[in-house]
Amino acid sequence: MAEGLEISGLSYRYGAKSALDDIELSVPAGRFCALLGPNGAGKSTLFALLTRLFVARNGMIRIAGHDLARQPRAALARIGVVFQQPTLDLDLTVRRNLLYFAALHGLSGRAADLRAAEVLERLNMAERAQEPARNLNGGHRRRMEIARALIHRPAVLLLDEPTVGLDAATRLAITGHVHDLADAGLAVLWATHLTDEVAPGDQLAILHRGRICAQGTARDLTGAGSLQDRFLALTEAAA
Ligand SMILES: Nc1ncnc2c1ncn2[C@@H]1O[C@H](COP(=O)(O)OP(=O)(O)OP(=O)(O)O)[C@@H](O)[C@H]1O
Repeated sequence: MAEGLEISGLSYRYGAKSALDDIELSVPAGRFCALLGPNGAGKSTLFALLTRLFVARNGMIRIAGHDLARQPRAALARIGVVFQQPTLDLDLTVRRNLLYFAALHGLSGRAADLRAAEVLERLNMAERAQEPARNLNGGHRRRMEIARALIHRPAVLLLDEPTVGLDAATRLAITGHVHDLADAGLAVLWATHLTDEVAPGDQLAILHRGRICAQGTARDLTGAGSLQDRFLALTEAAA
């Protein structure tokens, strides 16, 4: 588990309002974990805690074996993040956007160039490297953000509803790319409210009102019916 993500006993409140309650979740290296929750379930709060935008008073987060509270620099160095809102500089080329991020992680010169080319290749984006980001469609912009999140060779990749606003074919392509990254050894945590982005073999955690109300492989949690029915039953019954 040292290379993956471990969360235990994690809780968070906004004043009197509990947003996360005693979260236990482990994503080993090489696994794609879908964090499925309706709006307001607490997904963004969890991501804010994982990226240290907020600091939790209770619970433990370990990233690639590093305790986020005690070794924040080492832990954050091993995490790649794709936020819900795009954060690209549209006036810069794809390559420049990546090199800028590489510099933030201490990579420069030929090493940064090579790494930028490598991650773009991995996302099938190599031929777009010299184009301004503005020229890319929504799907390619997202792929570029995923490539950028890999620039410093993270062990854990977090994606917060990364397919918002994309059409069905593009969503499928992006989920496929990220499953490939998990197969290649990354621990992936993919937050979504869309059940069709979850594959039967994925690890799945269903978050509702700040609690994980079901956890296991998607196949096991779904049972005989559809995941959509199961998800609605779990989240509506408790609503
Ligand atoms: N700054 C805040 N102050 C008070 N309550 C908040 C604040 N931010 C979020 N909340 C509440 O905490 C709960 C969890 O919110 P959060 O944004 O983490 O959910 P989410 O699953 O990411 O939802 P969405 O998919 O809509 O972004 C919600 O009930 C929300 O209203």
